[in-house]
Amino acid sequence: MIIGNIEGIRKVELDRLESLLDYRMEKDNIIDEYVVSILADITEKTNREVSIMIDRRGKIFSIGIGDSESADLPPIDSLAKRKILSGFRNVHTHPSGNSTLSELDLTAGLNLKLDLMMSIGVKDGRPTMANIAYLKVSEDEQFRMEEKGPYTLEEIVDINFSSFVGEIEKQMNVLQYLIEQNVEKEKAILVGVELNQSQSLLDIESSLDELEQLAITAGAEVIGKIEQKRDKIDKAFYIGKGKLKELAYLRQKENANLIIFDDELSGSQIRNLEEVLGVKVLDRAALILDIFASRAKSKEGKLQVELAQLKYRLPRLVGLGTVLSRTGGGIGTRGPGEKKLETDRRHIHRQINDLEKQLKEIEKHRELQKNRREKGNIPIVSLVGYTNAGKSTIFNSLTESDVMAENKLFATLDPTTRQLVLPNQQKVLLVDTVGFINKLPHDLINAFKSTLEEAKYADLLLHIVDASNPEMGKQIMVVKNILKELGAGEKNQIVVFNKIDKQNEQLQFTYPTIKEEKVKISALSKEGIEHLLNKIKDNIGDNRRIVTLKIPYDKGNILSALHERGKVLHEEFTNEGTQIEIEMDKSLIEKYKNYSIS
Ligand SMILES: Nc1nc2c(ncn2[C@@H]2O[C@H](COP(=O)(O)OP(=O)(O)OP(=O)(O)O)[C@@H](O)[C@H]2O)c(=O)[nH]1
Ligand SMILES: [Mg+2]
Repeated sequence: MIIGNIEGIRKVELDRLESLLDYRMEKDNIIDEYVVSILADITEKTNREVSIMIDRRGKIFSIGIGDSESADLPPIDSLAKRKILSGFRNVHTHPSGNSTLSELDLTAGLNLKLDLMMSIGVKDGRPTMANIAYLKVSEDEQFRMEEKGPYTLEEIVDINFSSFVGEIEKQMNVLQYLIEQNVEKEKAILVGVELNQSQSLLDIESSLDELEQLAITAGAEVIGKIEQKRDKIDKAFYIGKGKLKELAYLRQKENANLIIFDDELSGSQIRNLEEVLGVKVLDRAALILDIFASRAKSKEGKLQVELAQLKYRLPRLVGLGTVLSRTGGGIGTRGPGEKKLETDRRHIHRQINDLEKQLKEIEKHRELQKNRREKGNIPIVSLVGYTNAGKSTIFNSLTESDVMAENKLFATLDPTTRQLVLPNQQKVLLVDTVGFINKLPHDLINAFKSTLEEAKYADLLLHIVDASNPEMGKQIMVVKNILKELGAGEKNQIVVFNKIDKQNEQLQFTYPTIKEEKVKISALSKEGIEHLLNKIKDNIGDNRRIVTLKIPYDKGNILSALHERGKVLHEEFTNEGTQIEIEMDKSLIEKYKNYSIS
């Protein structure tokens, strides 16, 4: 395949160029005259750069066509596997006739650790001179590109390539150890598309800012953002051709090795993009999964992440792992259990089944705990909210615990429960939970359902909002939508605006209007905490009622269930059955309303 701008090039020329993929040169030659003649000819006819990658066996591995100034570098694989040089050299033409290597050529050679970078000037369909550049270790033990030339083509053909490359590698061996030590951050470019009829809550800039936070949390360095407005997404590449070119250029110029899209990509989009860009392409879902994978601590959390990852991979098998196969490690390849993520469909199905079974077991166990809690009849208060809103900080300050709270997204994955004593001495269980985010991947919601559903069993939700975030109104909507999806949308809720200590003259908060009870606090300065405790007390009380029921004598099981689930205040035996006065949850009262006599 030829990558790049092939528009307007005649088929016969493309065919001739493509035939090079079946051609093999002498392995000791940098280049031979036959290949040069074809490159020069096509360059002349199209007035564009033609660029090829050649491997150590003399085989032409890939071909790219650019414009008159530059060409996207054709992709090469197995880059990550080699430690010293990539094992590929690039030869490209300059339609200007001048063979001097450009800055971009030199940085690309350096960054891709090419065996050699060579440019050939082309004039009137004939090669003029050639320049070469290769890696050299400088005095300060850094790599840089050494440029040589111009040479005539005869001089180039005379060079014995195998011994030439051998020399470079010998020199570099010394530094190999240092390179291995130096684990670099992945350099990422973020890409977002805003559809003209978008349903999305966050606008594109905020969404990309959030994606940046996610990328940083995953350990990447964000070096660029690209956005596009479109009517609909491009089936093959998600973004339009022009944007793709812009992205490829930025990628090459900044030497990014990771592209992250803000929306879910299909398997074939990932494959197409990786093929053109030559680097790893992820989407927001994969990034979030990766963060979850590196955060999961409990057995259940790990199993859930693994399940979500497999479910994400299954429909994308065609796309994942084609170019620069993910053997290189880094973001998007991490998973619990250190297991290499499988690529075989049947095997994945089996693993999914297996994981689901294991998770069911754990869930059953939790179900038991839940029943026991209900028996103890202690009300449950769950902290929910957008990631980084301050849930864990509030949890810690209310219960004097030390759950990890940090300025990272998804710091908490596993729910933690502690007892909390309210000002009226009533005991409740406080649960800290995993945070929500816009565009939370569906596979993740499904895999984490049992964890997320903690909210469903709560008597009261404390919906924590980061009031210092300019997007708080939208974040509230996102949380409400997810709660609804989890079947907890109608729960008794207090909205807690947190971080009010950040409010000052510069930073004024604009609170959205909401119908729920609200409290403003600072978990850091503890302002408003007392007020919050009182609000919890009032709202928990709200949920319980005292009723009088009469249970027929043949319904002994119901009577004992009531004893378990509520607080019996008075019990008396009448002709028709046992009459009890009982304090219990509103939802239960509904259930037993047939026996009610009050
Ligand atoms: N200024 C200020 N910062 C706060 C306050 N509460 C929390 N933070 C900070 O906000 C960041 C996130 O807090 P966490 O408690 O980890 O947030 P979380 O909601 O548990 O986040 P996830 O577990 O990632 O969903 C931390 O850096 C906290 O120190 C507050 O009242 N004021
Ligand atoms: Mg937390």
